[in-house]
Amino acid sequence: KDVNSNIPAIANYFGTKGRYEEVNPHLLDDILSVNKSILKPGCTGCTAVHVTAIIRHGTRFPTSKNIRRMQRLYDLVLNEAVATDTWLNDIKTKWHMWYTDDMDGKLVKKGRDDHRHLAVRLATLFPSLISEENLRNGRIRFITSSKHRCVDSVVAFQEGLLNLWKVAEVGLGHKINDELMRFFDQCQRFIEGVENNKTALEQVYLFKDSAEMKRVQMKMADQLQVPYSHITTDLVEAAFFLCSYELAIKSLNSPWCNLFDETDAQVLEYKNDLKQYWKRGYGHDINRKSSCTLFHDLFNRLDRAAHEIRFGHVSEAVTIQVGHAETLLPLLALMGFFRDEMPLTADNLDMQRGRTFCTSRIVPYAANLVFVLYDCSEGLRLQFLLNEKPLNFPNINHSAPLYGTVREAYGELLHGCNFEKECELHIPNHANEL
Ligand SMILES: O=P(O)(O)O[C@@H]1[C@@H](OP(=O)(O)O)[C@H](OP(=O)(O)O)[C@H](O)[C@H](OP(=O)(O)O)[C@H]1OP(=O)(O)O
Repeated sequence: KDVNSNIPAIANYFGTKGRYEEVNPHLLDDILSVNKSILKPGCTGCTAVHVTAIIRHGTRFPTSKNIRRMQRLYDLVLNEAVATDTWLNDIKTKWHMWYTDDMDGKLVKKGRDDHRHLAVRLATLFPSLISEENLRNGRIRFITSSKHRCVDSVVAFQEGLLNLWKVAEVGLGHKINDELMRFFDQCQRFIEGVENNKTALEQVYLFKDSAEMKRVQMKMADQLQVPYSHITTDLVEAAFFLCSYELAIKSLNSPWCNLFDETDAQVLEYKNDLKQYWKRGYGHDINRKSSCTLFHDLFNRLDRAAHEIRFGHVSEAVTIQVGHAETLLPLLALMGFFRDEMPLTADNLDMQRGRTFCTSRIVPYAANLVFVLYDCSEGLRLQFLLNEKPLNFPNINHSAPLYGTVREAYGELLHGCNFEKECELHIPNHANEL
């Protein structure tokens, strides 16, 4: 059966609820395929000596907040919608609400597979580092956020490696470290200024009220033949989530997807990007700065490897760190990736159609940032891969620049970016001073 036949036409617009396969469609044909040619740093005599991978957990159930919204939508469709189309009749007669409150963001089977398969692909890309020998010698470290979906992902990643090498007996451990992987929970300035401050997400609320959103709401009400006032933006989003979750969890092209065409999906994608931009991205400075500890942790490890390689042995060959979209996005923003010239605002969807800050491309489930340190004849080099594809560091025109060049580019952050200082509370006058 054609693997693409079950994919809704709007699957590329699901933002943080998107599948990894939409970002790397070749995996639909072969989930273990890797392209080793991306690793050539374009220089002579290079050996990879250290890899750090910062990975989002795999596919998960919706959070209970969104499950409740889906239930409300389902009840409305059952009780009020008039089914003139087959798909709507299918929702009313064949589909049933199978999501329950207790699923609350837990990792699903597909999510475990995401990590098992990623582990195998990374081991194929870096066989000398992600190796059975290094695993046995404790040269591969695993760190995770305390959330069940992250812990379960790290365990699945380890299972992937153990199955690959057909090893049964190695008891693998992991360290839970929320200071590193859930820094946003510990940054008071972020919590008070953004998380608990509705004005910080003003652009998201304004967009919910925009003409673009209204059009999607009215179209949905027309399709269901219910009064316009009954279709809130929350319910529109619930339907969009249903379409995305049925694909991500069950690989289904759900009847719920019929409620949206590509233009609608672009509107809802922008709504999600606005949330991510103002809560985790460039919208407020503290979003990025809250990741200072993770940034320093990464460079400390690279520095240590750079130092040790002079004596011929890197003690920590590989570090696998598992966290959330809100772990990866602030770090990417701190490091200057995906910065658009103009901020994302409620009134500039049209201008932002070509934006680089597009979470459907950046942080699907199992999204990963991989930093590879190479020992080359002309010195140490660092390559960055996002979702297994090379990405140049901002303003550095080389796919694997000298490590010293990268350190220089981030000099200001390396000498500053102090979590305690950035995150201590002082009440700003305006949200945009955050
Ligand atoms: O799915 P949602 O809208 O409930 O948002 C999730 C958050 O729930 P909340 O909004 O705080 O109730 C959720 O927060 P909690 O872990 O429940 O505190 C996560 O931040 C989640 O990100 P990820 O999937 O773990 O990478 C968030 O998902 P994304 O915004 O990354 O899709």
